[in-house]
Amino acid sequence: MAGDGAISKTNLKRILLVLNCLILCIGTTGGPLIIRLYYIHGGKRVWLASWLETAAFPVFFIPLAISYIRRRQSWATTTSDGRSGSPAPRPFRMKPILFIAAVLVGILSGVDNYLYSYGGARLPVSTSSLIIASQLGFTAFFAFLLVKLRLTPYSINSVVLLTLGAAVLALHAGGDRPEGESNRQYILGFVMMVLAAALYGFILPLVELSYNKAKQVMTYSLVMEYQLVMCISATIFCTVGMLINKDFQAIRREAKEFELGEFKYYLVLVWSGILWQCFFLGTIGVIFCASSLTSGIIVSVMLPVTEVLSVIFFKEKFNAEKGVSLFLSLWGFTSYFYGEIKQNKKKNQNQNQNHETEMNGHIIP
Ligand SMILES: Nc1ncnc2[nH]cnc12
Repeated sequence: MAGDGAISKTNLKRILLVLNCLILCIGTTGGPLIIRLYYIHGGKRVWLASWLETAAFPVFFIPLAISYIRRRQSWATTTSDGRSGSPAPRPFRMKPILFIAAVLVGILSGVDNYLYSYGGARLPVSTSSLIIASQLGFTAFFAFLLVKLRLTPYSINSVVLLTLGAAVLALHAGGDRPEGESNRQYILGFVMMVLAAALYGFILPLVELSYNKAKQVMTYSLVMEYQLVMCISATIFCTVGMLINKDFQAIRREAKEFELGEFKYYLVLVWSGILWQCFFLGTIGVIFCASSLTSGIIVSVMLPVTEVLSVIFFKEKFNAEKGVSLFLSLWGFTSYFYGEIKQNKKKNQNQNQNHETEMNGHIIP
């Protein structure tokens, strides 16, 4: 019976992992495509697009409520057995220090969402996705500074390749400039997208740093709480931007003028909120069930998919520079992940060896 329980627990974790992978795949390709759809057909509100990235945060209340109910049930069972005299579990367990960290990271995310949405308004999706590919390089760099990530020849190689990939695009900037857009607007969009990749590359290790300094055991539900607070503060930040820019008043007018019709305008807004939430929910889900490496792999693997879909749906040009940039990015990813896998293997081997030495020490005194 115990064995059955163990099997079903492993299966449950596998099912959860597959589910989160699917959610992440949908979010990482769907998010950039739907927001481009908004811009192409007459949407102009950058603050609104930024707001939509995190505005569907109430989604997080569903897994949090399930987790709370389960904790309460388990507490009620142990209490009625007389096995535990612990106080009833609280719906939110975050300590103040972690809460403050989540608020600060949320504000930075709000800034990042604005940079990303600004770039997305000016650039074709195929170009912006390739620029965002450089994010992995920035993450490695900032993780080295903030959480003392060890840089290996593989990760350094990948940083160089990913930077080169973005540089190839920059050299020929404007080659795929959308009709009616000035060169200045295009370049500004390009710079904003690079800044978004850099800032997001800074935010990820910052989140890891706050987990490390939390003085709390990070469980899945605690990570969800962190994400919830982060998304709420990013949404508040973007709401202020929308209020100052009078975006709320503009929504009805924009809906009336939207090329695909009013109903589809609101449909695009609702779906972008859902798809971006899939991106965030999938990312943390995969990190919890597997690792941040796996979540990075999925995002990278989906890059060519986004490229193909943007060429099919939006008839974007796929020129030689994009081909070279995509090749360099994929090479960079492969180098990075190969290095990571090799390092993890070595770590596991060392751990096993240490374990065996300890065991032998006990058996043969
Ligand atoms: N705001 C954002 N949303 C999605 N992906 C990103 N990459 C960098 N910034 C991003």
